[in-house]
Amino acid sequence: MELGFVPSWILKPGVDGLALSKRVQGSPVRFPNGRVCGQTRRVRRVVPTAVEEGAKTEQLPPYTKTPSERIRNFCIIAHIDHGKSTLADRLLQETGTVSSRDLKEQFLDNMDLERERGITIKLQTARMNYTADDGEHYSLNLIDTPGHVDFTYEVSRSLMACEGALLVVDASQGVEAQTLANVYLAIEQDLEIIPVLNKIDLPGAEPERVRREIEEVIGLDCSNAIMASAKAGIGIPEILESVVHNIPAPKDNSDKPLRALIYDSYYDSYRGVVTYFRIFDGQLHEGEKIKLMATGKNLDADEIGVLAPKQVSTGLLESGEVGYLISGVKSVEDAKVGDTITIAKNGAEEPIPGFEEAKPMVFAGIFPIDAGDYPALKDALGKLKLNDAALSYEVENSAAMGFGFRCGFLGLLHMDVVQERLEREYGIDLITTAPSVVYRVKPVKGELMMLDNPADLPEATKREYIEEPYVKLEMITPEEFVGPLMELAQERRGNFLDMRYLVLGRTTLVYEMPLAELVTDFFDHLKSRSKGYASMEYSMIGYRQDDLVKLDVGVNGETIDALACIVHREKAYGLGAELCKKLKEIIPRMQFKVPIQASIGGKVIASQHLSALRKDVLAKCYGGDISRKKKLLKKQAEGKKRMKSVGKVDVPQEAFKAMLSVKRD
Ligand SMILES: Nc1nc2c(ncn2[C@@H]2O[C@H](COP(=O)(O)OP(=O)(O)OP(=O)(O)O)[C@@H](O)[C@H]2O)c(=O)[nH]1
Repeated sequence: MELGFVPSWILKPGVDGLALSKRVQGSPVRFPNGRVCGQTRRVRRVVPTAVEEGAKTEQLPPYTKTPSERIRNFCIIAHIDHGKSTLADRLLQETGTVSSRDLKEQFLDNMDLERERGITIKLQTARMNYTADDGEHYSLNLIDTPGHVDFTYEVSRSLMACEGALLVVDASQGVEAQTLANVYLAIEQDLEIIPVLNKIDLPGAEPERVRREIEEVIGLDCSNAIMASAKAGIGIPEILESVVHNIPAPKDNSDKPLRALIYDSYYDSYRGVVTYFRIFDGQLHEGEKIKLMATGKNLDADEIGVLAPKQVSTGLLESGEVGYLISGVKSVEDAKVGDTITIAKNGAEEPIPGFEEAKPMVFAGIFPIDAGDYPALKDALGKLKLNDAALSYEVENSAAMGFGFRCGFLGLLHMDVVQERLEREYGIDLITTAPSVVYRVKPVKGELMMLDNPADLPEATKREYIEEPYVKLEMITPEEFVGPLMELAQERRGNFLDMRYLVLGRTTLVYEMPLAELVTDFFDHLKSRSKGYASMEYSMIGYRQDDLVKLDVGVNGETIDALACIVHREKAYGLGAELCKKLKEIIPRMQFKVPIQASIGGKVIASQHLSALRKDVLAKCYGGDISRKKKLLKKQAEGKKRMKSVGKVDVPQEAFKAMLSVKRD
């Protein structure tokens, strides 16, 4: 074994992970920590930070494969909690990409909110250098995919950037709804799928049965499935070898004009928008003039490089590679996921197919509690939008609530995240109205219109019909909860489509259902009626006409437009009565009598009364304990903080969400 030293001229300090500033001729070298670097045609390699000047190296045999033959682009598909992040960490550790010391708990999920909620929202990519058993040195790009139904489009774009996927299934749980949805997306993209049965260290693991289940349900050959435990470090080398041998290398299309797919982008306040992309054809040089084909924007490729996993500039990226680009874009809206990057002059003629604008599915009004916070809210939404192309907002002027914004979200999780960030990061107290889907309404005069705010629905005499969005819903549940879940689906106007038995005593139920019934509290009910064991997934299937009406709510004689909702006529009476009852519990009593009424087209269908009360919070505080009095007054003030004054009545935030929690059967 020949030993050499790292010459000082190949090290360029100043970036995390030192980049080679000159090309290294001849064979690759291995550093004492196992990492390999060396010349590969024109692409510069990266030396890890741990390597110091003068460190001893081992001379390796020359490469026999071309650069693109040594690339593997893959992702991990898994249901929530089946161990995707733990496995990703293990792979990073095993390949020495991130040292155990640096390996913060779950490197790939690094947004605060994600960590708290234990879900992946933003994508991350990590490049790993790996010397396989065949002696070749590979670049393995692990592209993370978001794990929630709200982000299906992002999932499909990141899958498109890959040639293969690890399908991670918890061997003690089996296939779940989300596993199915994402694996079908991967099959559609023609990805090579490697089944990994995770958590085999658990006493309840039944890898053989789960293997059969994957074969039967998904139709995937599992004879080579890898038995693994991401937690205990079992099967990790086998996974890496399988990635190298089973996932195809990207096609070498270096001779064609540049086409690169943007699969993720985020806003950095210092460097502007950073886009992550995968090159399908041609190559991209730093400094080149480029064009985004969907938006038609011309830009300069100011900096390009690899994600190792921190960004390391390389000056050039070629066909098959994955990397990042900084190009002076100020908002992610100008560098959308799914767009194609090409060269500004004589670039590709056809973009990579499949680009879609992110379409908000769920809308809600967001109003500042204090009207004076309106400019701050506008500013905060603008800032969030820089980093979130899917978020839409426009000014809404509500008679009851004053000025605020009508915001569009991909789904309920997306809505919660935005609301929480506005409150937490920007310190604005908000009232959010109940979420609504987008209806299609045909007015008597005029064209079909899209309607995302129930308050804007034309009167019954001025409209011909209303159509609402429908989804196909797939639930997977242990058999004992089939009854309660079928009941739940029926209550929510679901039409039964199919039922299949899986292994481990589980069943899959398929329904079609109005999206409006799902975006309320369906998921919470699914979880509570199945003791947390059921999972669900849905996809849009189109619009259907139904007998829908607007339910108006009035408090103290004033109609509160922000409480209006569109519901099925048959359910309107029951819902109206429940809603009034609920609002009676939520709205604090005033010094006068307050009527609460629900109506359809001006006809009252349910009502309740709040009796008058003079609320003296200090009444029970006899004696002269001043600190106790202060405490009670403070508590009362805090209670008031999240209320909106409508006429003479204070309406608390919960009232606007009351529709979500009323009994809907
Ligand atoms: N016993 C055991 N536990 C594991 C294994 N892999 C992961 N876990 C645990 O399972 C839980 C979920 O793992 P994660 O890696 O966060 O799951 P995930 O799929 O990334 O979840 P999302 O980010 O929500 O999609 C954690 O508590 C892990 O410690 C394993 O092989 N064996």
